[in-house]
Amino acid sequence: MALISLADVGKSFRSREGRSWSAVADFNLTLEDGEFYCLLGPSGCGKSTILSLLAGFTLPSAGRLELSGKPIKGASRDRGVVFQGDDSLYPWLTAVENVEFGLRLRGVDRRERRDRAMQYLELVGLRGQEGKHPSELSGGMKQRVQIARALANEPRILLMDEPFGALDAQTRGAMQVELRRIWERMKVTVVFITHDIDEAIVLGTRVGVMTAGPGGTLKKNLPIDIPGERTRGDPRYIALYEEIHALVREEVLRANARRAA
Ligand SMILES: Nc1ncnc2c1ncn2[C@@H]1O[C@H](COP(=O)(O)OP(=O)(O)OP(=O)(O)O)[C@@H](O)[C@H]1O
Repeated sequence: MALISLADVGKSFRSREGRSWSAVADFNLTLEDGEFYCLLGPSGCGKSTILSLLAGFTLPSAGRLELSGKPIKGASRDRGVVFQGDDSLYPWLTAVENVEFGLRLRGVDRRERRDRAMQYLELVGLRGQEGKHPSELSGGMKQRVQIARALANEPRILLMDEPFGALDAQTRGAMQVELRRIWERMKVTVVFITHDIDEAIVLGTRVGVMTAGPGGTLKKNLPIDIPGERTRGDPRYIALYEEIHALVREEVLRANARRAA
């Protein structure tokens, strides 16, 4: 059985004037345990909406959305979410207190939650920084705290919405290597939204490209069948890059044409 299955999933919103607005339509996808699935598409096509549906923050207006064969009815600890930027960290808590937060809510005792939080901070390379507040950490460090916090709840699925979008190129590259390493070690399933084709090919086991919105849907899935570390000069990398670039470009042009019409 698939870990996640979306069958003809649609999500519409209602505008203030009462008009219905389709964010995602007829979206079909199955994800197996252990995949690293990257979702690409033009701005506004509905990528974040898909992530939000998977997180259970919002419910579909049409179709079926299931986790291990059961409908997703709300948020749950089996799905950890990492957003772009650092807005979701509590500024008054230290790094380790931020990571512990979910464990504290669940009543995990003080000692165990500190041990577990430290273990995940170590995993993301932040040992020694645990006593710092978010304002004392760099952008990359704050993203690491977010990842550690999500992992501390031991989710089956990590949902990531452009988590490295705000980072400089060098930090971003380092974070990608780190995330791949964590994914290999933790055997967690990842759904990763990005605008960056390179990032998708370097990280993913499969890449999905969406059509332009409104009512974006899945246009094509491409397996990234490159074992080991992926180098940009590899002919397989180049061929995939060109194929995905052409698919995305077609949709960006379509989106621009719709906007101009
Ligand atoms: N809560 C909401 N209420 C009304 N409309 C919404 C809501 N959330 C998203 N939308 C609309 O749904 C469409 C898809 O938005 P979404 O954020 O999922 O796209 P995206 O592909 O993630 O965009 P970007 O790449 O720019 O972040 C957009 O037109 C957006 O305005």
